[in-house]
Amino acid sequence: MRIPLIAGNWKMNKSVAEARAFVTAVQGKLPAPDKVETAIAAPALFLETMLEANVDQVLRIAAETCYYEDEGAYTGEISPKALRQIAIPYVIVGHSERRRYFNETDDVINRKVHAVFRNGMTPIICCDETMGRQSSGEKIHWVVNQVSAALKGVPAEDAARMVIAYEPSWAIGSGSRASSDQAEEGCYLIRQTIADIYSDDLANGVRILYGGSVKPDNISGLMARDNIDGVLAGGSSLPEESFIQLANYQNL
Ligand SMILES: O=C[C@H](O)COP(=O)(O)O
Repeated sequence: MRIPLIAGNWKMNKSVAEARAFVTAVQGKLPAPDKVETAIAAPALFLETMLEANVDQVLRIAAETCYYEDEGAYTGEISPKALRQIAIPYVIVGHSERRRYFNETDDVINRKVHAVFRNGMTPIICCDETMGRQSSGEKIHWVVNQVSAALKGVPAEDAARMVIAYEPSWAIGSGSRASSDQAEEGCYLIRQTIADIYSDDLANGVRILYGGSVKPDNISGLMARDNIDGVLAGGSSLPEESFIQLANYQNL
């Protein structure tokens, strides 16, 4: 059984004080993690404060990115080893904003995936699809290529615990989300790609999220689909009331 994962990605928003207040406010208001798992990926600067405030430990505190080396002369980078030392369970890898603004290539993303696994954490691997590619009908190959490249050399025992997020970049922050049919099609395609690389059994156990303008008023239709196991929400994960609603989507 795939436990749903409702994840937020704060990007470069909030202050340390606001991050602490958010975690304090959601205590006791999120579902039990064996029913619906919840996570917030936040800037590295906030993580220890959030971990301290997370008294009931229901919310998973995640990182938005990390580097692919564990340590060394890499000024400004975030060490996956240091994330592991503070017990961060999930790291987002390959978000479309990292690809676009920080020139992360498929090769860099693949190295980061290996680094996250090497340090015992779970990557949330994002794959993308642009509006241009969507209208020219190229999206299928694009998503397949990104997933395949990210997983190069990843053994099945690691791949079995990964999370993948399907995030068409035309739907991110635009207010125009993919329809539940489009989101299901993308997530289905990713599952087939994982099955081709590994096996049907492995693919059936992997959680695949949809991201792009997910809100409390559209999450139910997405979560009803067979291949969508959760969401990666940006803007609507920032206010605590909205994140609590997303997390409790089964009661909306
Ligand atoms: O990682 C999250 C995605 O970029 C979605 O962001 P959004 O919900 O603000 O569209």
